[in-house]
Amino acid sequence: MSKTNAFKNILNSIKNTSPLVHNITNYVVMNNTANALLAVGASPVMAHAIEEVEDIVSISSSLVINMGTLSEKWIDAMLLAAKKAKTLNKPFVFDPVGVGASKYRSETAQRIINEATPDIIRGNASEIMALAQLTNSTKGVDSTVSSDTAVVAAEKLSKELNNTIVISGATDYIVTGNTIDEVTDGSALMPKVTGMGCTATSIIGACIAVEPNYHVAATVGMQIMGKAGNLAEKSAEGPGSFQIHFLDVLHQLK
Ligand SMILES: Nc1ncnc2c1ncn2[C@@H]1O[C@H](COP(=O)(O)OP(=O)(O)OP(=O)(O)O)[C@@H](O)[C@H]1O
Ligand SMILES: Cc1ncsc1CCO
Ligand SMILES: [Mg+2]
Repeated sequence: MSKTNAFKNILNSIKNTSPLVHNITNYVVMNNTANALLAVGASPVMAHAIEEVEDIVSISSSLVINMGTLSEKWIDAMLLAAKKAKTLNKPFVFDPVGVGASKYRSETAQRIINEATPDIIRGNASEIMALAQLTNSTKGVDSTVSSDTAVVAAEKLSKELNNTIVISGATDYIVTGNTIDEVTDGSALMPKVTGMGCTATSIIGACIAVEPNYHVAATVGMQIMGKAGNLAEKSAEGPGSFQIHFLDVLHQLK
């Protein structure tokens, strides 16, 4: 399948089938993420209660776990959901927000990866380097280094975990073993809006719901983000209006 075909096919499949994407995500971005999933044509559900996560995984087409605002009960729910997804062969995408910034975040990310290996992990350069235990350049949730710096870490991780690693940044890298794809679209306003990375992870969640090839799904997910970012920037006056335009162009993407 050519790259243009993959983009069109995945976008059309999302719009035609409106896959249910289960998100266990952080308080900061819940609303942005749900709106982005709706705009692209998917159907979001945000559910983190331990009492229901297994049921929600069972009816969903994919699972997205984002550890942006952690606490003990949420970690239990994340592990339960991730294991259920593995048991049912549902694709599972992980966003290790701020891994490396605290011992708690690093231990939690390792636990999730050890107990239920994600099919795709998407993080910024600092996060991917911290996960690969190469260096710790994490300040908080934003990266302190450019995405190219983390390609070696992503290759190492991808080979260890036998999955796909996405490094976001001015250039996005999608890494599966020795296969590396790049996406250079996007906007410098994107890192000025909170949760664009979290949105990218959930859009990948929508793509993996309709496309079984992890690498292709992750690449198209980042292409969708990049194209929408390019178009939104044209009519944006700053981060505030960018956010609104981003949802509009996401909805109009063909
Ligand atoms: N300088 C840039 N130019 C173009 N696009 C960018 C730039 N920086 C980030 N992006 C895009 O913004 C999106 C989010 O990536 P980023 O690396 O900022 O995520 P993040 O740090 O995890 O964000 P957050 O934690 O706030 O969700 C990606 O789609 C990425 O391609
Ligand atoms: C700012 C912030 N803090 C925890 S999660 C989050 C959203 C972007 O990752
Ligand atoms: Mg992030």
